[in-house]
This record gives sequence, structure tokens and C-alpha cells, in this order.
Amino acid sequence: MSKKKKDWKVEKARLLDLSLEERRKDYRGNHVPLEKIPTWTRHDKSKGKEGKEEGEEPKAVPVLLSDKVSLYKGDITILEVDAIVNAANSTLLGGGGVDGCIHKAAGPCLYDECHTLNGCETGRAKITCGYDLPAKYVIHTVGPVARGHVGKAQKELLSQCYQNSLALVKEHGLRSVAFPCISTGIYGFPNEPAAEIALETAKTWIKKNVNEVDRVVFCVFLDTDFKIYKEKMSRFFPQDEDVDEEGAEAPAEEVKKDTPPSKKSKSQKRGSDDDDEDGEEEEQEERAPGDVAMESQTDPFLSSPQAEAAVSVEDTEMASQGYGDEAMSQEESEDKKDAAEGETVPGKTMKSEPAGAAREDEEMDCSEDVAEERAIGPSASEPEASPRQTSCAPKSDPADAGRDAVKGEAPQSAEVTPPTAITGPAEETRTQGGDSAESEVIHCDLNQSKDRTGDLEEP
Ligand SMILES: NC(=O)c1ccc[n+]([C@H]2O[C@H](COP(=O)([O-])OP(=O)(O)OC[C@H]3O[C@@H](n4cnc5c(N)ncnc54)[C@H](O)[C@@H]3O)[C@@H](O)[C@H]2O)c1
Repeated sequence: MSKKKKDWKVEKARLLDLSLEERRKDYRGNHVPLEKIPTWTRHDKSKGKEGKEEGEEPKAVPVLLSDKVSLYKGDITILEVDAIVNAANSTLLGGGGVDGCIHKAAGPCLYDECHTLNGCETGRAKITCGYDLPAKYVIHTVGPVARGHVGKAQKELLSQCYQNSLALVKEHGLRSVAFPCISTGIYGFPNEPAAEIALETAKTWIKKNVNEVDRVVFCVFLDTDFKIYKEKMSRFFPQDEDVDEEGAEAPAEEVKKDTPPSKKSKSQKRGSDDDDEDGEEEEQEERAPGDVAMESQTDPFLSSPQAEAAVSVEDTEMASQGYGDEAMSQEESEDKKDAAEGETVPGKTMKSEPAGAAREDEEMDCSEDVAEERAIGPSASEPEASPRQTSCAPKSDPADAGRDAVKGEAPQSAEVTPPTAITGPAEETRTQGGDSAESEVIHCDLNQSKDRTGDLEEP
């Protein structure tokens, strides 16, 4: 007998009313609690024990910028944070890559809610419930399409993705958020400049909103990004830089953890999806507070309907060639983009379909044998390995395959292995068994992912 389709509004209200413990009973797959994701601060665990004499009052420890951020390598869909950010396309109706994984893990209610949002412009962000995800919310943002080159417009738009996503975190009183590497997949934004923009934008925002957030997690999926972020994190978030209170904006109203976001006044409710008093979904406005709109884009192509169509076509073209399920080396994707330049057929729109629907050209194998999930921190304790590691298996970038592994870096393994604590720059990393796989494939098998969401019990 087919399952009765859930009403996303009813499901959303039910979920947002649950405590964390109650939510955990609902989880379909594994999850990584935030406390298992170490901050970037190089706290030496022993110092904590030695420094405190018997009965001595714990010393006030200055809040360090590096206390507010984490680097995590693995599947964003298993992170138990208040919100994960989705690198979506302008339809918000799902697709491939991280977007496909998030929709598959969240279940069909996510698609249903997204369908009421009337899409999203590049650089903007909109928020929905997380549904079957461990994350309470999903913040959908649309990154710029770099198409092989990065101009001022693309850089500004990518920064806006992070700014507007963080603005929604603040507006909804959320305390933790995880970002994927927005635009660096099919949209072709070069990894290194994208990381610089992500880290710089987040640092600037955190310094101004130090009381508004507890943790920003940079969730990387590919070795390429892992190496880039690991190298840059200490430059942007040095372990000896206090959070400069001067720049901090007035703290938002005190928001208790694990309570549904307070109702916003009409003027405040921008870009969020809270139902208004009578439960009717309010027409979504494009702009969230602090939404820094790109007044004009230097590249007229980017703001033309052809751009969307081209991107849609590109999405489809790439997806049909399985690009979404396999990470390519930077070189390969450059070639692909160049080739696509000639092939794009403006005006042809991407077929939007429920993200839960199987697409012939795309498989998703959120199977058990995935690469280890790895929390990265200077002295990270190993996050608990959950009984069932299911996620979209990251494919190490083929370009990296021949490269020397980062010295001391735990090899990627396709076997299910407990997460490895990857130490920060100064320390060697212990390796967990398993040979580094020549390549791990990012693909999600719909059947597997159905197991993941399981049969939703009727509420
Ligand atoms: N890749 C494809 O073939 C394909 C096809 C259709 C749509 N999309 C999606 O890609 C477009 C956006 O491009 P984009 O470059 O911003 O996104 P993207 O192509 O998803 O890549 C963004 C980053 O996310 C990484 N990633 C992939 N899966 C996960 C995961 N489970 N957890 C954490 N990180 C992950 C991926 O390696 C890359 O670094 C949208 O149309 C969206 O629907 C992708």
C-alpha cells in the first residue's frame, strides 16, 4: 500500500516543535553531533586539566575566532547542526551534487516546501525545514556560474551567498550552520578563490556577529578542497586572535536553543519561510535582512534568461554525463566547461522534477560503504562512528590521485571506517586502516537513499 504523502506544513510544524532528543528518535540515518566536530582552536586538551587546581575557579578563556569555526570533511547531510546550506540552482527544485544529496536525505517534503518558494536568485538565500535531515533547517543559496573564469561579479555573488545565508542564521536565531563549497562543482568556480571568499566572508560576518552564532562549519567533500581549507583556516582564523568585540553588532534577542524560531513581524520576515499567524505561507520576498543585492553584474550574460537556461542546460548536460555523481579533476571540469560553452543551447530549460524522482542520468548511492567521515581539528577527538555510515561517497579528485598525499593525512578509504580525527597543521595525523582508494565515486543510488528515509511513520 503506498504511503500517504505528508503535508510539508504539518510535518514542519511537528518537527520544529520537537526537542533535540525527540528529533533524534526520528533520524533515518546516521548523524554527527556538533560537539563531535572540533573547533579550529588548537586547545591542548591536557592544558584544560593541568590548568585548573583543585577547587580553583576555571579561568575566563577569551573567545577566539577559531572557537567559532570548524573544518569537516564528509557528507553535509549527516551533520547535526541547526542549518546546512544547500548549493542549489535557481529553481530550488533539486538537482545533482550536494543539492541532490540533500534532497534525497531530507525526503519529499523538502521538495514540496521548496516548490512554494518561487525559486531563488543568484547570491540570495532562502530557508526551509530540514525534514528527515539531522539539521533542523536547510538554507538554499544559488552560487554564481563561473564558466571557467571568475570576474568581480562572480566573486561578489559568491560572497553574497555566504552573507545572505548567515543573515538567515541570525534572523532565525540559529546557532550553528554548515556550508558546502558553493559553486565549486558543476558551476565551475575555481576551488582556491572560492575558499578565500568563503573564509573571508565568514570571518567578517562572525567578527560583527560574535554573539549570534556558536559555530560555522566548512564542510568539504573532496581532497582538493580539504587541502585548500586546511592550509587557509589558520590564516583566516588564527588560534591567537580574540574575537574583536568592538565590531560586534548588538546581540539579537536572546533565543533559547532548540525552540522554534520566534515569530517575526511582517517587516522582519524576509526570505524566511515562517508561516504567518494564520498559517498561510507568506509570499516569499527575495531579500533577507542584510541581503546585499548585486546592483548590476558586469557580465550581462549572468543576469540574462539565457544564463539561467544555459546553466539549466549545463546542469542537465553535465548531469546526463554523470558529472553530478562524479567529481572531476579541476582540469577535466575546465575541459568540460569549455566544451559545454560551445554546446549550451540558450532557451532550453532544465526539466525540474521532484528530487526524489529517479533520473535516468543520475544514480545516487547513499550506500553503507562510504569514505570515512572526518572531523578536522588540531586535537580533534574522533567523532563517534555511528552504527551505519550512510552518505554520498565522496570521490577523491582524480587530479589528486597521483599527487603525494598530504603528509600524514589519513588516506581516503571507501570502506566504512570510523571517522578519523585529522589534526591541524602542526600535528601528524594518525591514519586509520584501509588503503587510500584510487578514486571514490560520488553517486547516490535512489534505492539506497529510500532506505535512508525509510517508511515515515504517520504522525
Ligand atoms: N553536479 C551535477 O551534475 C549537478 C547536476 C544538476 C544540478 N547540480 C547542482 O549543482 C548546481 C550548483 O552547482 P555547485 O557547483 O554550486 O554545486 P555542486 O555541483 O553540488 O558542488 C558543490 C560542492 O559540494 C560538494 N558536495 C557534493 N556532495 C556533497 C555532500 N553530500 N556533502 C558535502 N559536499 C558535497 C561537491 O564536491 C562540491 O565541492 C545546481 O544546479 C545543483 O542542483 C549538480
